[in-house]
Amino acid sequence: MNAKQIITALRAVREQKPLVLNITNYVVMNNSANGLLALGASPIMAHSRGELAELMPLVGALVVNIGTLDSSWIERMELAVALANRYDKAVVLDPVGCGASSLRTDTSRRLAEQAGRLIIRANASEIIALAGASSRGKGVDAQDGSEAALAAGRHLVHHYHADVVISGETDIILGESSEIRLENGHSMMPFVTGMGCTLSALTGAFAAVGETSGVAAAAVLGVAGELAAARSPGPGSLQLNLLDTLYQLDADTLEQCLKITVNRQ
Ligand SMILES: Nc1ncnc2c1ncn2[C@@H]1O[C@H](COP(=O)(O)OP(=O)(O)OP(=O)(O)O)[C@@H](O)[C@H]1O
Ligand SMILES: Cc1ncsc1CCO
Ligand SMILES: [Mg+2]
Repeated sequence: MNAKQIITALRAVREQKPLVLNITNYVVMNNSANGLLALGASPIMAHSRGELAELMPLVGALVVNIGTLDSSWIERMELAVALANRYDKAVVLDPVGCGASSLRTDTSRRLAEQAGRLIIRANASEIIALAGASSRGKGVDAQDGSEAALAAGRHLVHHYHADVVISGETDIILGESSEIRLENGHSMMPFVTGMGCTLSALTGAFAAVGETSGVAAAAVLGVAGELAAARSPGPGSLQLNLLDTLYQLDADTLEQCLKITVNRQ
């Protein structure tokens, strides 16, 4: 994955405007839907047993985010993943707070086991916990750096046959034989709730146009976040400016700002 391929993928999202089905948490539904719209994709938030079977054939990808989990959500998530498998749709799993409670850890592992075409997007502490090691996460917030989650991330790639995005100050994106680092983003971004959830939603939009590595979404959100933060005095305006920046982001700016290192292709 290089800058040109990322730009091509962004163009594909804007042209195709893929429909992305999100089962996500109450905190971020609005941010995630707006993030997808600003990118150029088309969000639908749905979790009713009565409509998932009808919707799944129509969507480009499924995003499952366990942020505000309970038993009825778990049942819908399992149904949605089964349907995604039936229709050969990619599933982006955001295991929010994995490690904070056994409900979150066990559910994340079950969903990851179940999904056929899987991309896992999580912060370092969640990645470490999902892989079975003890992490230092505090609720939904990471306390570990991305490099500390590298071995865990590699384990997830092989165990679940997944692409894995470890997000944070450095985003590390792992595939079967690839390792890519992105140094974009801004230290103000973790002060806005659901930046990672937005990243997972955008990952779904890119997967829907065939970019299933997770790299393009992390690149676009990192660059847009960095540019937006530069003109935001605090997290409130950052949240709004991020949407404007995503909407306006052009190929030249993306290429100029991108800080990507491909360690293994
Ligand atoms: N310290 C940082 N410096 C630069 N960029 C950052 C930093 N922390 C996060 N980011 C940016 O924010 C994005 C979201 O990642 P983060 O790891 O914060 O998600 P998260 O912990 O899952 O968040 P949430 O659970 O609130 O959705 C990253 O891909 C990166 O672009
Ligand atoms: C704060 C919070 N709690 C559950 S989900 C969520 C949004 C960020 O992941
Ligand atoms: Mg998160």
